[in-house]
Amino acid sequence: MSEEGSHVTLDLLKQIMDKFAKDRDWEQYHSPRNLLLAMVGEVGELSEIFQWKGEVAKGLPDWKEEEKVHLGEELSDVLLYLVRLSDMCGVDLGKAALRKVQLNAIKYPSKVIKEEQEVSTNEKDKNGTDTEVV
Ligand SMILES: Nc1ccn([C@H]2C[C@H](O)[C@@H](COP(=O)(O)OP(=O)(O)OP(=O)(O)O)O2)c(=O)n1
Repeated sequence: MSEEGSHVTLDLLKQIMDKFAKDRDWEQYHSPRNLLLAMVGEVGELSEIFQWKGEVAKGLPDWKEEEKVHLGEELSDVLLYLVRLSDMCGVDLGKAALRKVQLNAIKYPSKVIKEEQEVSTNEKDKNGTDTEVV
């Protein structure tokens, strides 16, 4: 099992969480509802790190190393519970996320795509394709 961050997949995390629960006989507690509540609790812990800080610069240049380590822990707790929750709901999270990304792109077209569509519409208008009267 690779421990390198850049090689971590959702599937690997899913397997690790499955083994973690099995080894402790905690599968009985990992119901969808319990996992959702646990995840929301961890989102609360994550929020506490940012609470009262005011706006924070990207990359967190002013944060101490230990604060960043703590942040990584809370982000991980949220991710791990999300992965486990998805698994216990029978949802393929990677597949669902890729589909959602595609839906987002259709709902919110990029500037480049909008410009291309405008050019294409103008071309059609010039050629009379869309304005043809029968
Ligand atoms: N029933 C449980 C309990 C814990 N975990 C795992 C998933 C999380 O990554 C982490 C959460 O552990 P804690 O509940 O101890 O939460 P924290 O690590 O945030 O500790 P604390 O709340 O004391 O800061 O452990 C789990 O899978 N199932």
